[in-house]
Amino acid sequence: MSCCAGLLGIDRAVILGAVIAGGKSTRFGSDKALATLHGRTLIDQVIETLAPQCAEMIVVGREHPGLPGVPDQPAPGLGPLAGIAAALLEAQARGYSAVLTVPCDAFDLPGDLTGRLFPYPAYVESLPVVGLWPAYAAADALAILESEEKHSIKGFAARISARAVQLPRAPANINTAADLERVERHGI
Ligand SMILES: Nc1nc2c(ncn2[C@@H]2O[C@H](COP(=O)(O)OP(=O)(O)OP(=O)(O)O)[C@@H](O)[C@H]2O)c(=O)[nH]1
Repeated sequence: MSCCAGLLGIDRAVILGAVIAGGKSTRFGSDKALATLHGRTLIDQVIETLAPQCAEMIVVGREHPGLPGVPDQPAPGLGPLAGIAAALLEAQARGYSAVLTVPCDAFDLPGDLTGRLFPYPAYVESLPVVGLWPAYAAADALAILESEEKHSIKGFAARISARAVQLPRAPANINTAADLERVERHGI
């Protein structure tokens, strides 16, 4: 971490970027990460936004060309919190102190997410899978996944006293084909 991190923000060198990209896309009806918006796949546009904000990136819950793929922890099929848990464990293994998580189906993520989520832990209130989390919190995510019925990201955030952040323009995610069509036509 840089000498002035506490005053000025967080150095991207300590951040692992993680695209949370598993799930079933039931409502969308096909693999929404590979759906195209303005000529680019959703996952590629998320990766482009994330890349300048972190030292290195991983994709959790699927394979994606050019980036390391990491499986959910402790097991697949438990929802996006298991993707966050896997990312936090991977950050520990790679020596990063923080993880910036974003879902592969988001659009309109700001380019200054890291700054807005500092000090961390913090997450976007309207889309809690977007968060800046300390790598040491892997054990807290795993504890929820292993002992609680509801695998709530907000529950995880509360457990580690993360701040809920409201962005000036709330990012949204694509759940259905109608969402994609609306965004393609109207931008929201
Ligand atoms: N790694 C991982 N990511 C997930 C998992 N479930 C959902 N996601 C991701 O989390 C984000 C939000 O997912 P949802 O839209 O809530 O769930 P989904 O399974 O993709 O879609 P539905 O089946 O329609 O609910 C998306 O980026 C998904 O790719 C999971 O079990 N593991």
